[in-house]
Amino acid sequence: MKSGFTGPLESIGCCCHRIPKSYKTGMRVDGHIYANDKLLEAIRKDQAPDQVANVAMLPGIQVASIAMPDIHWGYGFCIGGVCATDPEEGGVISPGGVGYDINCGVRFIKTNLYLDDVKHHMKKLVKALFYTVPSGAGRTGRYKFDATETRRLMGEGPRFVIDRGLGVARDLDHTEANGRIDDADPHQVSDHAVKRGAEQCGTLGSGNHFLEVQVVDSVFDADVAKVFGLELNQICVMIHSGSRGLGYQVCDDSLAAFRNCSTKYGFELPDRQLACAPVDSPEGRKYIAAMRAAANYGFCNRQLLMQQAREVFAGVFGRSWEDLGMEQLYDVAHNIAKLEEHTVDGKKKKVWVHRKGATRAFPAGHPEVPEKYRTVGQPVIIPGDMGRASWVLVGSQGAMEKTFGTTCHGAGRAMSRTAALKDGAGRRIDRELEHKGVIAMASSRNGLAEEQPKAYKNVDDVVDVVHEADLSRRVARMRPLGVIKG
Ligand SMILES: Nc1nc2c(ncn2[C@@H]2O[C@H](COP(=O)(O)O)[C@@H](O)[C@H]2O)c(=O)[nH]1
Ligand SMILES: [Mn+2]
Ligand SMILES: [Mn+2]
Repeated sequence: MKSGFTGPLESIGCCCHRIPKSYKTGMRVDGHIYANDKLLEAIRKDQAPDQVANVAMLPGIQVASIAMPDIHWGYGFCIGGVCATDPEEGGVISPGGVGYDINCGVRFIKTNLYLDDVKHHMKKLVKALFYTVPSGAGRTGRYKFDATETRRLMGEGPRFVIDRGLGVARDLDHTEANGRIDDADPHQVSDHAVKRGAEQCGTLGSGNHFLEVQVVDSVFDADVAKVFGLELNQICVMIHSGSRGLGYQVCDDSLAAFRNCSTKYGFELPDRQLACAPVDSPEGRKYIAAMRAAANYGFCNRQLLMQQAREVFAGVFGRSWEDLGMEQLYDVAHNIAKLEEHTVDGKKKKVWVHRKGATRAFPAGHPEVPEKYRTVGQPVIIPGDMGRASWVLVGSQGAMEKTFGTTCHGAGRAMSRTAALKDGAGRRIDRELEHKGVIAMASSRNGLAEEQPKAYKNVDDVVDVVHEADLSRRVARMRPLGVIKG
């Protein structure tokens, strides 16, 4: 990891720390980093806070350049970063503020099984998941779409595969944006990107992507848990994946197209990786249309991953997935930019909210929260690591007031991949996990070392902060029982 951040992080209360505008010439707004003292120590270990300050220089940025407690260094923007820009004030769109894995996100599926029903079947279950759900870098899957079908899929989102029997319409009700971001234009996605995506839909990918069987080990808010249909000892499945090679290529193509935009449109950037273009420019419009199409592909990918998990459970437990109650709680994106209405300085306006490693957390009553959850707020799904815990939270009002309706997206890395790999050399992480009651299977042993639990911060600490700051509230904590990794 890069050397540490020594700049100012002034506490302004409620777990929020300010990098004042005066820290660097060119900052248009302050930086706001949400953390407690324990996490601040980890956050200072790399230059992610400096990246927060750099983002504060983007044209049209509103209120503050914001970062969540799971912040760590990323391409241009930190992971865990939130930035809203106003098109009416020359606001920009930046691919680095979305990330290479467009619409990387998490889907959470409930079952009507309990710990006692699965505990003697975990090895069989994980093995069946591992050999059914394709994982690993560049892996293709069993669903093959030609270029025309891939483009249709990007226009329609999971509806396209549900119409072909791969899921049910109610899955869409429980997906952010109903699984279809409007105004996606698949024709703005290059042929090369389409080619990369055509055979990868329904595959997990590598590294931090996973499919995990979990058990609810604590319930913190019984009323909300009831609305979400969660209870103690219940078995659930969490899926973390994105838009595979297709999204990566859309990002790469746009970065090439944005290379000269700062000169063309007359603004300065402190870091080339912050490449951006005005929202209302040909380059900006093209990226937005392609990014939305890639996002729809990402929802579709998780739909197909869920469908394969449903099939495996049905095979192992000898009952249909419907009979096993395998209903989707929710699917959330955590790498995306969206045009949303927010109140800024007492005025409602439409802004482009970039969430890179950050999750939408809309509160009760928001029209974009599915009807079923509208009295309590949207479910927020937070993976932690494969050895300790993950969480279901609920969106809350504080997020609308402070972070453009956003909360954290995970635990966030505490060690670089290189450091974690070195730390794991000669160890059998799978055996260590088995001792703790977690069955893990991965395409590569190095992958398990890079992804070992201590490579991440403790997600419970991250959740403490977002709960305390009222960016989202604790509902239930899950612990892992079995995981497949790329
Ligand atoms: N429950 C698990 N959580 C995991 C695992 N591997 C990673 N993670 C968490 O996911 C987030 C999201 O990662 P990102 O790539 O989107 O930034 C990460 O911060 C970890 O907390 C796992 O195997 N199981
Ligand atoms: Mn992700
Ligand atoms: Mn991803």
